[in-house]
Amino acid sequence: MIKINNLNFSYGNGFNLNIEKLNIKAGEFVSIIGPNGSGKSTLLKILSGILKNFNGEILIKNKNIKNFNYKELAKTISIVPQEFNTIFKYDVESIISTSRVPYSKTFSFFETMEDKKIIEEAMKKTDTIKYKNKFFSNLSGGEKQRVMIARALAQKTKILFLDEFTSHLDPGHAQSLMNIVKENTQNGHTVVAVFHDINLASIYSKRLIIMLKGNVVCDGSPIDVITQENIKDIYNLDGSIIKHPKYNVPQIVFN
Ligand SMILES: Nc1ncnc2c1ncn2[C@@H]1O[C@H](COP(=O)(O)OP(=O)(O)OP(=O)(O)O)[C@@H](O)[C@H]1O
Repeated sequence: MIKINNLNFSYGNGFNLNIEKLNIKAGEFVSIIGPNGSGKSTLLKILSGILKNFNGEILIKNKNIKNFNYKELAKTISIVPQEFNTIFKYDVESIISTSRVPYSKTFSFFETMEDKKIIEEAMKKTDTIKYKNKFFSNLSGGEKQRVMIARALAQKTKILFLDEFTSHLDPGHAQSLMNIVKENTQNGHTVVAVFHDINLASIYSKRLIIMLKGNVVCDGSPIDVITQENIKDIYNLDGSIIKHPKYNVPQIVFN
């Protein structure tokens, strides 16, 4: 579904991202973890077509990302970015409805009955329907995050990129949205999610990637990746690793 070959990117300020080879299959739920500034968001921005000035090759469904037009890319990939605070001065429903623009057959956008149904379903799933007439800018951080997730879900893409999408969510909403995202992968959707919550990543993803200084330094199952050595060396974290009582996957507790 996603193939990276010899990827190299630089902002021109000393930070370099280098990934020789990385393949992500359809239906995978891959979590990317790593310390601040290691290049996780940069990678998602490159993979979603936001940052275009890179060397190397990115294939999405075997087609070079540089050969996608705007509509085609927007029908293939959706992203929940890490920051979205100042972007929108509209009501929630209007913001979510922008996700349907790529599907519009006319030059101006008129919602079809199907669009309306998809938007409503996304609002119900994310528990945002109660805010539909509120201004986005007047919502709390977690409420905004749920609206952005609704917008990505309503975009109905086969690939979903999530950048710390649970960071503002209360535990109940975090769990229910993780379950929704996981459900999507069972329908063949591909999810690549950046997390600082390693425990959540360990429960929900069969594959974890650690980034450090612009490189992929670990790629494997939670049990292979979340090791005592890695948490000390990569995060400089004084923690212990215990087993999740239900799923048997590693979980980190602070010492
Ligand atoms: N627009 C930009 N212009 C210049 N440098 C940038 C820009 N965005 C990010 N950087 C730098 O690139 C590096 C990687 O940033 P990135 O946001 O990808 O890291 P991250 O792993 O997602 O970090 P975090 O966990 O803190 O969100 C950092 O050193 C950052 O300062």
